[in-house]
Amino acid sequence: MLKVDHASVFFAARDGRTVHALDRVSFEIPESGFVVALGASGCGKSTLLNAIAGFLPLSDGAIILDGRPVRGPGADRGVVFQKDALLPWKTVVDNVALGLKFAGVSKSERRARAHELLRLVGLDEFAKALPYELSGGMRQRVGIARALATEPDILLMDEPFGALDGLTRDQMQELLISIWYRTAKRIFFITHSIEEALFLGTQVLVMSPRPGRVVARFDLDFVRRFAATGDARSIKLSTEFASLREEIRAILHRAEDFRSVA
Ligand SMILES: Nc1ncnc2c1ncn2[C@@H]1O[C@H](COP(=O)(O)OP(=O)(O)OP(=O)(O)O)[C@@H](O)[C@H]1O
Repeated sequence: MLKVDHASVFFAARDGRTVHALDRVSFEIPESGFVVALGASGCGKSTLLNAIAGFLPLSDGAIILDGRPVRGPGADRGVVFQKDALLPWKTVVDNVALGLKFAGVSKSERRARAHELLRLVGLDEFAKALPYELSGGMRQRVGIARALATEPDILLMDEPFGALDGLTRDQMQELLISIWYRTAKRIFFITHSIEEALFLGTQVLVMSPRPGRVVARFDLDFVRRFAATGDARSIKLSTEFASLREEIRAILHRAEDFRSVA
C-alpha cells in the first residue's frame, strides 16, 4: 500500500512569496491500484509525483510505501517522464538495462531482462536502434520498459503521453493497461486529459490550483472493463463515460472560476 497522508508542500518563490503547491493531499494506492491525478496546469500534480518519487521533501504530512516512510528516491519506484530521458548515444536495449547496471546485475542477466521488457512493450526488434531512430510513442515505450527494469513496486508517470498525437496516445493507453494488468503493478499517473483519466484510473483525483488540493475523487472500473473486453470504443462512447466526463469538466471549470475571483 502507498499512503499519502496530508501531504503539503510550500515553495519559496523568487519574489519572496510562498507558493502553496500542495495542500493536505491524502489518498492511498492499494495493490494493483491505478490512481490518476487530473487537473489544470499548476495544481501541484508534478509536485505530488516528485514527492512520491522522493525527489523533493514534503513540508508537512507523510508518504508511506509498504510501511516505510519515503525519504528519497529508491528502486522500489520507477519514474516515466513526459519527455523521454533516454541516453541518445546508447542503444534501446542498453537504455533499458541502465538501472540494472547501477544495481550491479551481471551483463548477461541485464540483457536477458531488457529483452524480456522490450518484448512486453512490443519493441524487441528495435533493441539495437538508437533513440533518434524511434518515434515519440516508441521512445515512451522504451521509457516504460526502463522504469520496469528494476522491478519497482510502483510506476510513477508524469504526463507520459502528453506530447503524443491522438492515435498514438490511444495505443499507448491500451498498451499501458495491458502492462498494468499483466504485471499487477501499482501506477500513479498524471494527466491534463479528462478522457485519459477516466479511461485509465481505478481512482481519479481531481485537483485544483493555488493551493494544490484534491477537490473530488472518483472510483472507476472502465480500465478493468477494457482489460476484460479490449473494447475501448464502446467504453468511451457509453453514456456513463460521457456523463462522468461532463461532471468532471464542470468541477474543473468551477475550480478555475473560483481561482479567478479569489
Ligand atoms: N521549485 C519551485 N519553486 C517555486 N515554485 C514552484 C516550484 N515547483 C513548482 N512550483 C509552483 O508550485 C505550483 C504547482 O506546480 P506543479 O508543477 O506541481 O503543477 P502541475 O499541476 O504539475 O502543473 P503542470 O501541469 O503545468 O506541470 C505552481 O504554482 C508552480 O509554479
